Amino acid sequence: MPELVFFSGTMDCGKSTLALQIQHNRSARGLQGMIYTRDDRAGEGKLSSRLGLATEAVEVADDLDFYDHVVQALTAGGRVDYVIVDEAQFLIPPQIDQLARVVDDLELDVFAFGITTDFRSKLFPGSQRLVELADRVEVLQVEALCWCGARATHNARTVGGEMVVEGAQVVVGDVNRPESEVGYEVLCRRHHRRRMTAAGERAAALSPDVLPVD
Ligand SMILES: Nc1ncnc2c1ncn2[C@@H]1O[C@H](COP(=O)(O)OP(=O)(O)O)[C@@H](O)[C@H]1O
Ligand SMILES: Cc1cn([C@H]2C[C@H](O)[C@@H](COP(=O)(O)O)O2)c(=O)[nH]c1=O
Repeated sequence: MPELVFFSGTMDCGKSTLALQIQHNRSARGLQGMIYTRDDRAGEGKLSSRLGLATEAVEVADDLDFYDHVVQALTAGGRVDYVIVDEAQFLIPPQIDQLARVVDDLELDVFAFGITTDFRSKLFPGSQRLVELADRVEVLQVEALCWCGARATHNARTVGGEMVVEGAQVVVGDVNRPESEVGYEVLCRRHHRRRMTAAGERAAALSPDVLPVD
């Protein structure tokens, strides 16, 4: 039975790597997939992983209708055995409905990869719709870790190493950027709630004790 599967997790937990592995394993068996992404850090029309692998992909904009796009590929004589969509959090909700239609009406597996929540721990609209419609939501096995060693469950946006909570929902960026740049850091809920980043923790550890110690 074909499925709409949402592979979800924090930033930097291996979603794009898994997307590339699924694509590799299926193409090694002669299957052909349609690969889509939106606003990958590596640039337009790329699906890239931090492990250094990348593949060509169709760059999605708001006006792309997934169902029509796959039907067009099939009617032009192309072969489509499955669909992969990376950075699915950036899709608009109607596009998730289109993906569900690809599964139900065209009987193709659709594998969507994305982060669930933004830097304010609010659902992205695309991810919300995926949680609503997916046959399965899979949390990735490799856990990204907070600086304290706990499992990272939340994404923080950082400016100068400090966590910020104001700003646009979408700002393409990466983890492990120099502190001077806008970047991201994955945190456990406890430290996301307290807005405690690795840089904040280092600064606190270095600050002199307030009370004199004999
Ligand atoms: N130099 C490295 N050596 C081994 N693994 C790495 C290295 N750099 C990144 N990774 C792995 O790649 C993962 C990030 O993969 P990626 O697919 O880009 O993540 P996502 O798409 O979820 O943001 C990291 O969690 C880590 O496991
Ligand atoms: C938390 C958060 C992230 N983003 C952006 C930053 C990256 O470009 C992508 C996530 O990519 P990854 O492959 O999962 O690392 O999303 C954003 O725009 N807004 C946010 O709040």
